Amino acid sequence: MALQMSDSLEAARKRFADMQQYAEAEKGKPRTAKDSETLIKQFGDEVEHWKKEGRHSQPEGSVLTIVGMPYTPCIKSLYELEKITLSELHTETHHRGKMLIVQRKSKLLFARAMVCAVVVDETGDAEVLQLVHADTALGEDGLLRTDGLLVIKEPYFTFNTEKTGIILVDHPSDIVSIPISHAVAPADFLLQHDGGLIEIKSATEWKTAGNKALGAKRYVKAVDCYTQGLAAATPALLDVRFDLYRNRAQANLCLERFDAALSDALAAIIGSEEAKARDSKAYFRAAYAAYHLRAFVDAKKHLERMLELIPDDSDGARLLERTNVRLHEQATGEYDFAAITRNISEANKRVDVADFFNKTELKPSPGRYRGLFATVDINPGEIVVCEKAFCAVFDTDEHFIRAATYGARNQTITPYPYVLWKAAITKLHRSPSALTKLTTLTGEWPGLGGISLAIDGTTIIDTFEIHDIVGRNGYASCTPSKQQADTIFGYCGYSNETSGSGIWSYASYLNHSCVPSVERCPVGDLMIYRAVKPIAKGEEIFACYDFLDGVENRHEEQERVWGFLCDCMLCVAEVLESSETKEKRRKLAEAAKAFVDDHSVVPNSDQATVTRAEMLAKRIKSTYHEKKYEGVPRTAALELQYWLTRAYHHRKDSKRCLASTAEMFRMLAWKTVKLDANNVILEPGKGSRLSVEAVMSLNWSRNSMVLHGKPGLALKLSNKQKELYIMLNGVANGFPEIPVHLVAQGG
Ligand SMILES: C[S@@+](CC[C@H](N)C(=O)[O-])C[C@H]1O[C@@H](n2cnc3c(N)ncnc32)[C@H](O)[C@@H]1O
Repeated sequence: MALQMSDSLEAARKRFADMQQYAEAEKGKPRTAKDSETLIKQFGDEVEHWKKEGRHSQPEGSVLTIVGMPYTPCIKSLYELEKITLSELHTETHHRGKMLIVQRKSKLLFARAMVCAVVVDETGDAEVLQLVHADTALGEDGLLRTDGLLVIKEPYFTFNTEKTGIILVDHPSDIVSIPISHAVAPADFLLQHDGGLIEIKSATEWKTAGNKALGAKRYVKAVDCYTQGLAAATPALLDVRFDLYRNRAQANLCLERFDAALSDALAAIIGSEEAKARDSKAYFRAAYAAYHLRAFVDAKKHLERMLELIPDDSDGARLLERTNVRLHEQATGEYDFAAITRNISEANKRVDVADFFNKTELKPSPGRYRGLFATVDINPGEIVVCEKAFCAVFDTDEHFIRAATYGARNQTITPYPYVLWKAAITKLHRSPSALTKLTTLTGEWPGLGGISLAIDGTTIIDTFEIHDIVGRNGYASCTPSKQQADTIFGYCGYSNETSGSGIWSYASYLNHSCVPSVERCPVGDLMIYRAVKPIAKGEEIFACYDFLDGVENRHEEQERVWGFLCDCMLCVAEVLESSETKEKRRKLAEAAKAFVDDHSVVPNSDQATVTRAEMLAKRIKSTYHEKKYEGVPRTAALELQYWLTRAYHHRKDSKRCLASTAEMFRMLAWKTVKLDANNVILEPGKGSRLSVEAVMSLNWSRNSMVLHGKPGLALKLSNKQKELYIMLNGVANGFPEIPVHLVAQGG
């Protein structure tokens, strides 16, 4: 049954159950024929209505998109499928081994999550077609084209929310465009088309038509013309063939079909002295496609060939310069973060950078399938992995829809917006060479089991497989607004005002630990992972997927979202504790939270209030058994301790303020904690964590020292704070530097 929008989990569940019941009752019944004229008219009115209401462009609130029961895409070619007509369809049925050949007869309805149209078969019978993952950027002209035919492979006939029949296409590879003269096309279409006359064009005429379409930015049509030109060109028409390939490369670049653009550009290389100018164009197009496929070594090679032919080409020189920067980033992990963050805007949060993976390798991780391991010793603060998203979506994107998906099969919500799934599918459909980057990741629905299969010139994409992979491997990426970016912890603050998410396919191999060795921070669609403790060569690297207080809460979430239970040092320590102790601590932690909430205005706190907080912190601390919690965090009083740090600062008690900061690092299981007039030493431990509160606590201590005329110590604290700040915030932006005159005194 079709994807639906609904309001909440309960509503989604009810709606799905109702649809399922209806589906059971209707399953296998012959389709009810529709009057095509009436259907086309009604549908046209609906399109107008949606346009007028602006419903196609309105962002959704927090609704859910129901993902129906998964099924596999068709893996048969057009020549293996049996033709059927609309009258042979049965309700709630996947017509395996069959295909429908139809033509679009209406305008497109861009209905938020999907695209619909009326199609007719060769008998004139009509039905509504619904595409779940259409590349909507192609628009009315480029999508479900009306100048050819559409083959719907193994059609799934189901119904929509109004319980009227529709042909639903979930997998983008289940729909293929063919020309009207194709060998499998029913003759009736040909006869209806200008009385059976097909205009025969020469290769050169097709080229001219393609160039005209390209000039008019009708890129899909241009690709089609060049393709027909290539089919019409005899081997003797060598020059025309080269032109067709070179021009089709350009049209494919404009459609962001980089795989196709690259192979076209390479096929266009002539290699003779007279063809220098034309070949330089082809090399440039090949380089541009390779750059966008992130094959920077290849891009450089093509650009060098190009510049050998035309040495003063400024476009080539500029792209080579950019490519060299990417190669440097890729090899060294050195990035110009100041420039990167400067270039991020509300309208464009996608950055132009290479990935850095050189310090890590993918290896089997016993009990966890695979994981990332260090190939060199890594120091705290160093970049471990830096990766641009495979794809990312931001709420500032033009067609962003906040709706998450609800999987009917496992009755759970995927905490990522529907549009992230759609973005992944669109990217794969445009450049399928990236498919295995995703399909080798962990997901529930097996799909084609990680293999890449191309049939009828289209790479098979199992949309349900990609859905599950997105669900397991997606991350939030709340790049802040321009103003927030330069405020303290602007990048890792996860403000509610901005939201986004993405898939970082290499970093997805990082397994989870509640006491991680790296922390991640998104900068636009770039994810920076920095070490928060020393990582020895050969050691597995762990990130924290999410951290909730209490092992039960964490395990419940881990099992639900990722299907595992963490057994890190902290989880083991907590699991082994008696339920009475845990219950006692939970109650005290609740009291601590209530205290902090009630005393949010810290500067007003009198001595009695501070004493109450100290007593409560002490009681919480006493619930942790020294031995059992050796080397692992005791976080229940963390917020309260942070409150105390601030209270001491406001009460001008710099000594206690510093001692409280030290206590916070001890609570987080830092191995060496020495904060005094002579020492600022903080060394992480195997089981330690780092938190924003601890870094902020250093800030209060530092400010206290400034107020109390100890600029030397203030500066040392500030330097340490900055190191830790960058570990969490990824970049130095927003770090509150100590005023210059104090630095001078401190130095
Ligand atoms: C984002 S993937 C990490 C890469 C994964 N190990 C792989 O080989 O594809 C998340 C999945 O890894 C596994 N995983 C991650 N951390 C784990 C842990 N601490 N213990 C057991 N399994 C874990 C779970 O199967 C989880 O669904």
